[in-house]
Amino acid sequence: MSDGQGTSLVIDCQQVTRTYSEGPETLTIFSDISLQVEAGETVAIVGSSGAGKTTLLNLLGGLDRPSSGHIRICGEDIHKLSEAGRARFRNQHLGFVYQFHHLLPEFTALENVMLPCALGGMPPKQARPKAEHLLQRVGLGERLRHKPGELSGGERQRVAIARALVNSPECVLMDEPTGNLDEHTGEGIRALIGDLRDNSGTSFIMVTHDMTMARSLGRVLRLEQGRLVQEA
Ligand SMILES: Nc1ncnc2c1ncn2[C@@H]1O[C@H](COP(=O)(O)OP(=O)(O)OP(=O)(O)O)[C@@H](O)[C@H]1O
Repeated sequence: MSDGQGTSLVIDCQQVTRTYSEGPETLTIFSDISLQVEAGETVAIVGSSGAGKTTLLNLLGGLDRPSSGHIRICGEDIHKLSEAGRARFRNQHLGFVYQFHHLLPEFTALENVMLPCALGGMPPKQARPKAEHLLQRVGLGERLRHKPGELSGGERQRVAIARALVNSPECVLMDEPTGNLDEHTGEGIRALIGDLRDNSGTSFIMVTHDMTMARSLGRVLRLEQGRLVQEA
C-alpha cells in the first residue's frame, strides 16, 4: 500500500484527538496526535496508567472513532465503511492480541486459531494447515488439541498471537502482550515477537509497560499528558 510518496504506510494517523463527554464537561485524553507506521515496522507505545494508550490502540485498530482527525489503515479510511465492512476489513488486514479478545474456552487451540479464517469465509480444509503451521511456529505443535484451560498463561498468549497472524494481516495490534506473565515466560513472548517481526513482514504496534520489550523491538513512543513523543 503506497501513500503516493514511495513509502508503504500501514497506519497513517493525522492530528487525532479523542475526547469523552462527562455531563457538561469534556475530557480530552489526547489531542492532535499524528503517527505513521510503515510496513514491517514495530512500534511500542508506553506511558503511565491512564495516559490513553489503549484508547489510542483502539483507534489505530478501527475499534473506536476519533473525535477529530483522520486515520487510514492500509490506505483505507475505515470509518467510511459500514459496520459490517469495517469488521470485514479488520478481519482481513489486522490482527489483535487484546486482553479482552479472549480465546474461546470450549474450542481447542487449533479451532481458536482457525476462527478468523472461518469468519473470513475460508473453508476449514484450507484454514487447518495454516493454523497448524502457525501453532508449530509459536512452539505449540504438541498442543493443538488442548483447550485454553489446559494451557499455561504463556501458551495461551502464543495461541492468541497465532490467531492474530492466521489471516496474514499487514498489522498486528497488541495490548500488553507480556502483561500477567512471569519474567521467563515474558522473555519467550518477547523473543517470539522479535522472530515474527524479522520474518513475517507484518507491522506490530504494541502497548506495553515492559520497557525491555519496547526497547528491544523498535521505535518507542511515549504517550504523556495528551502528547505522543518519540523516546530518545
Ligand atoms: N468510555 C470512557 N468514558 C470516559 N472516560 C474513559 C472511557 N474509556 C477510557 N476513559 C478514560 O481515558 C483515560 C485513558 O484510558 P486508557 O485505558 O486508554 O489508558 P491506558 O494508558 O491504556 O491505561 P493503563 O496502562 O492503566 O491500561 C483514562 O483516564 C480513562 O478513565
